[in-house]
Amino acid sequence: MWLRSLKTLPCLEAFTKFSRSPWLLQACYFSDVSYKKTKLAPLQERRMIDRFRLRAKGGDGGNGCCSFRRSRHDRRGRPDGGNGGRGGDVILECSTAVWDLSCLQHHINARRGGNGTPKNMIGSRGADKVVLVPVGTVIHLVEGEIPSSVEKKSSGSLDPWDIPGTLDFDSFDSSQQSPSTSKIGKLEKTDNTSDVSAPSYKPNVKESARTSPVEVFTRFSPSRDKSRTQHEAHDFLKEHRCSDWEDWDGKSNASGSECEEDMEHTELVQYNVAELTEPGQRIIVARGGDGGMGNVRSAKGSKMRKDNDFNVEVSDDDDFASLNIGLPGSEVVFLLELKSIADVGLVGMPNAGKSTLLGALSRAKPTVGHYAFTTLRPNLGNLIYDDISITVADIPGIIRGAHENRGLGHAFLRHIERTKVLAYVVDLAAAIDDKKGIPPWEQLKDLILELESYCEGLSNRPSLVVANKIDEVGTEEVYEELRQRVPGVPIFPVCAVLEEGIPKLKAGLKMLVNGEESSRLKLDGIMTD
Ligand SMILES: Nc1nc2c(ncn2[C@@H]2O[C@H](COP(=O)(O)OP(=O)(O)OP(=O)(O)O)[C@@H](O)[C@H]2O)c(=O)[nH]1
Repeated sequence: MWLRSLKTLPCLEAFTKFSRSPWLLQACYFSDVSYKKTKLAPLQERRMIDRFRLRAKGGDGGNGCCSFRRSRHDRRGRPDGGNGGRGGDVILECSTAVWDLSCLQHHINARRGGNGTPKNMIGSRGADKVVLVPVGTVIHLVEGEIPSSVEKKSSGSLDPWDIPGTLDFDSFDSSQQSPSTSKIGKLEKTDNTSDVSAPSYKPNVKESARTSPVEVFTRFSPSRDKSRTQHEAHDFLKEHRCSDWEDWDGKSNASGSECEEDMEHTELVQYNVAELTEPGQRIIVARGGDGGMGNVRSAKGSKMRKDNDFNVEVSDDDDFASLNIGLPGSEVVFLLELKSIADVGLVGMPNAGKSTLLGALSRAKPTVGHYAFTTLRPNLGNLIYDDISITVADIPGIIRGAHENRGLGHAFLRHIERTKVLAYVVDLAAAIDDKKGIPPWEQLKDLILELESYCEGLSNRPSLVVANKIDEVGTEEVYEELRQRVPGVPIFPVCAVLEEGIPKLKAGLKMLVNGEESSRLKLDGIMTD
């Protein structure tokens, strides 16, 4: 009302008449509306989400229809209710279009199948929900059934008219849980991993045809699973919730009761259920439920059942009701973890010049700063040398005691777990003159110790040493001493800022990646005081 009265004011009327921008008018009427355009933070400054908890639910099956087709000649009518459609699946697809897990939602539900209709028409199949995840995503299972396989993306679209008429009538029991529901529920902590690889649920013929794995990557590594004790699982979850896993259940500050609830999961986490390492790979994480049967089929089904099981008295109504309702889709809870895949991992202390080096080796433009811990998330760069492409990962700096959560901790080391080659970047100028830094050979020792405390054997891979900041005064002598103290491993003196020594370093990296050279830096190969 008051707006109308305002409009009648002569000045506003004139304004309305001559103004051509509607938002200006709105701003005039509703002055509290903000029209400031928000700017997205640059990619480098955005925090990388590399762990994520996700609950997925397959779509429920549609209900079967109960209908009778009556005619002049058939007063009682014939059943002609169609089956309900199958619910959609939740599918994770590996893609290069996403680089971390920040675009995911914590709850993902596939669409429900359509209900059956008269004239024996089946309901439509529920739409699948395809979620894109980055290359290098590892799936850890918290609750639900383990997805059976990872498959390559099929070129053909899924069958939209998946008829749920493949229920096994002979073995069907109304008290029995549906195939889909039997998959729901908490997994028992099991030592027998073969149980995991052979789920009790046998998909029907259509499903198995559709999901037949082209390339199975599902990894059940018993050694690793066993080595992860309950204590480790506890730490894992605690770390996720309390430190950098803000997105655990979508809340940064979990309340006490929630914490307790989450702790229940600690016994149930199964690690490395599957890995998505190639673009186009897909895995069905939650299956849609089968549709209920229309009265055409259920009449047939109940008759068959009565013939087989004549001692049990079941009323037609009860029987039909149980068959008619669509089955619920399966539900699973996953932890997704991203492990970047790179050929070379740059490892070094803060301020050693890793980001500068990555910029010199590739076209990447990571943030460089003269203070420690400039790099807060792993950066990837692509090095092209002699027509071969090498991916280089720069991870945040690691300090002595990182395994005790000092600095940024060592959780980032997961990003170099899969690298073929390690390049240890040391700062030659850290301890010269009156600087109180760590000498390069000590830096190497600390780095190896931290790598090993994160994961045993992580440092045991082809490696070289990059002696950075050779341009600084007095570093020549330090470099000579480094060569004597660390024999048997190629050391490349470089000045990352001026890009000096970079071509030789590129050649060295290429030889290691190609397997032409296989020197490894070991703790006993470093002579310290
Ligand atoms: N003199 C000299 N300074 C360098 C060289 N390379 C890097 N720097 C400087 O060292 C500082 C740290 O460089 P960064 O590339 O950010 O080091 P970083 O290892 O990525 O550091 P974090 O992000 O903390 O892990 C910056 O001020 C660089 O300018 C070099 O070759 N010579």
